[in-house]
Amino acid sequence: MNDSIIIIPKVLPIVPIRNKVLLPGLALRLHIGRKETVQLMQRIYKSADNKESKYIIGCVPVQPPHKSEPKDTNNSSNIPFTLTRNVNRNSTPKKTIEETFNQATQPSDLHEFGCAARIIKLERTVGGGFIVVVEGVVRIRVDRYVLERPYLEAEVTTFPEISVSNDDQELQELVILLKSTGRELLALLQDLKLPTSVLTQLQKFIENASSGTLADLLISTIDSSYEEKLQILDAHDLKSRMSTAIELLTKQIHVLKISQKIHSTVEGKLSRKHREFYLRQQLNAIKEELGEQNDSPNEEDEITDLTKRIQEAGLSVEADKAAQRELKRLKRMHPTQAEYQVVRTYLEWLSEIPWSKSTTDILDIHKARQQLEDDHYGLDSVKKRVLEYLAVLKLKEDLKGPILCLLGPPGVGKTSLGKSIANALGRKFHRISLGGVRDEAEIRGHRRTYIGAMPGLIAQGLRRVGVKNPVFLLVGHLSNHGDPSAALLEVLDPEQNNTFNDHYLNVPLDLSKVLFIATANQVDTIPPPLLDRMELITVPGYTFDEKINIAQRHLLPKQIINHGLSIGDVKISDKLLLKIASGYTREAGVRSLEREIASVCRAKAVEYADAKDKDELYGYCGVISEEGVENILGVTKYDNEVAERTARPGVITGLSWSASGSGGILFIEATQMAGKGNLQLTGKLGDVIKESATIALSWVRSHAFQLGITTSETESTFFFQRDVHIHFPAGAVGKDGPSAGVALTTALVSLFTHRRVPPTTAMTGEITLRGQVLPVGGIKEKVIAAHRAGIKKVILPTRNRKDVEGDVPTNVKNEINFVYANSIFDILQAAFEGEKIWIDSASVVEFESRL
Ligand SMILES: Nc1ncnc2c1ncn2[C@@H]1O[C@H](COP(=O)(O)OP(=O)(O)OP(=O)(O)O)[C@@H](O)[C@H]1O
Repeated sequence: MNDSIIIIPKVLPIVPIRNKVLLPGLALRLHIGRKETVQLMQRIYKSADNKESKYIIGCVPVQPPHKSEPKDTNNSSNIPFTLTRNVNRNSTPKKTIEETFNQATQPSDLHEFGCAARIIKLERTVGGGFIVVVEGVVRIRVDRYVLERPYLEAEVTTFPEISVSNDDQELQELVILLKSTGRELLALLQDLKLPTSVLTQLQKFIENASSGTLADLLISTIDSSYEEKLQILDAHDLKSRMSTAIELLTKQIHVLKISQKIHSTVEGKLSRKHREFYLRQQLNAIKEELGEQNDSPNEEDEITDLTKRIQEAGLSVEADKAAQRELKRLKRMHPTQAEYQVVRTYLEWLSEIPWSKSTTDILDIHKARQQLEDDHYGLDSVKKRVLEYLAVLKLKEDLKGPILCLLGPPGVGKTSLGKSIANALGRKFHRISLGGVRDEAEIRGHRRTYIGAMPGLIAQGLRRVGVKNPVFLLVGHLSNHGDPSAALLEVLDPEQNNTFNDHYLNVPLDLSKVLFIATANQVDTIPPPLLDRMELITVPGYTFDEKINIAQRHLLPKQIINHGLSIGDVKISDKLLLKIASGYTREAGVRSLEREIASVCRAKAVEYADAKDKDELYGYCGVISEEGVENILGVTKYDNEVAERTARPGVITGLSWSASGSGGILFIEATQMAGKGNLQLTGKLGDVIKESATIALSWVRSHAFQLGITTSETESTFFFQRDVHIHFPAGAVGKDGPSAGVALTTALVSLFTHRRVPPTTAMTGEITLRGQVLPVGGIKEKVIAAHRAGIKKVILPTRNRKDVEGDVPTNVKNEINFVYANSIFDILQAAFEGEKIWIDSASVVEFESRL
């Protein structure tokens, strides 16, 4: 059992169960066949990504039939073993479900109490249903059904187990009585010669389990009726549960004693064959209760079923050949042979790959535009580029073209853009994460000769979506390491991906109808040959203004609905959203912002539910106050970095940018000490940035006299008697590129001349040895990041003016003072607030000529 804390939501999807009762701590295997519950399971299956255990459902028994109706005597009890009776395998619960396949369960058919359960296993069955293994977590009472279609959902109250207090004499006595009754039952079972492992397990439970759980467990162990089990389920009060359990156990012990007596007289007469039959029946029952039953009792049925599925799957010629060959082999094998399962799994895979199924494309540019607009705020240039791409797709009617690659920092909406594109085209969407893929086999599958071989991510994705023309979003590091990129090259190359070879399937797969979209955080992690086949669309980071709009229009409504509230139940003003975005998040995208908004909604959901419980909804107010934000989210995590700083000689605010489009500010610190003229650089720097530092120092040294650092042009002692150390904080993050040149030079001038540059002034630009300032990239992202950090003045190379005028959002432009520079002297003048700290002398020319 999983010991981690499981949070039970207030509203749970409800799965009606017939003739069975699930109790906390116990497992139950359910065959899901009814339409509405199948829909629920499909939703869980689709979104689960093999993490079913996160899903909590409410298992509520169907009311027992009216007393006059015949009682189902073949119901199986739920756990962990059925000890005292023969289970008739021919009347499996499946039958019960199938009988009621088309008949929707009404809330009025259901019992009041049930059990919240964790899904621990979820499998599809051949007939389109599911087999689900659930583990009971806590008793629940259904207070109100909030949804009836497509499946039931209800508001529930939970009854967690409480520990027995030492002061409660009556309860203490009940515990002792329950345990001793349990031991008596155990002793009887020992006489029945049950497997020792089962008995030891039961003994452990009797000694260690908490009293409430023990009562549940013992009742599920004995041959109690459906009504009796319901009685135990309803007994959320510990005392009444234990009394009922003791009563039922005593009755069972009595029955056992009598049947043992009969058994011992009959046993001598049982033939070996009968005895084996009897034991096998018991073994099957135990396995079924443990959810370990293999549902393949009849291999003939299975082969017929597989043959049918293969016929229906419309296999390609090669795949069909392989399937027929393997089917022949399968027929010759015995199901107990290990190879049998391998071949069967292979054939299942072949039958589930969508060889011929596809969705019809909707190539309506107007609709696509609408979809993109509805789903995303801003991102105008990205939307425009995507629409152009779709228009070409429509006109050319094939996908042979460059693969779109959305490039940008985390949380800027790349994945959700991919989803919108799929929606607009009417295609299915599947996300394939390439993070951590190190091996070609993960993409291409393992050859079947390996034990546990599986198809690769591409074939798995196709099976999951069930059509041959989905949108596949390839996310993450398109690793440069050896083979995976070679396999990806084949996947993404329209010229050869119609015969993609998955090693496991070992027949050519046609990927030419799949629309691949890649997303990446950094361009430099994409191997050049892959990059060559891609068309990069940069999704930049957002300004605060854009974030507030995104939050107000998309994130907040989404989170309100996700938390079971209605629009209007939570209201956050723009001012507070700005506070949340700037005080609690530091990111180019909006993912953390969405998380913080979710926290606010969660807190309001509790408040709302509380008010509702107390019938005081009139007093509930959805408007969040500034104080409310602090109460919910705590004190602000980030303060304005720049405002905190005081100006110091040698410290300059620079602007950084990563190829992913996330900009940022960084503080360059320079200091000097007695030494021998060495330059030391720290902060995980690349070669280019180190060279920039050397250039900066050389330029300062060569202009030392002019800048007033040395007293004469020829003085050489100044620099030879001191060491200079330059550090780029955030030492763990690698930095490179030439764009810190001007900031480095200014830092050194500031250090040697003891002049300060205000921390609200930031700069970027490359310098040459002659002091010229050259343009750099990423201006838009840098400026937006500077604005986010509270920078007031940005000094840039003159040749970057067009970037500011063309790309930077107007509100940012209005709030920042831009100064453009041609030479380092222009930079210094702007940095030192217009003060000209150097002397214009002919010697400059003379000095330069000597260089
Ligand atoms: N412009 C936007 N308009 C509306 N919602 C947005 C916008 N940008 C991002 N979002 C929302 O922000 C969340 C995170 O976006 P998404 O998961 O698409 O990020 P991503 O760029 O794919 O991140 P990663 O690189 O980490 O995968 C989603 O809920 C998305 O809907």
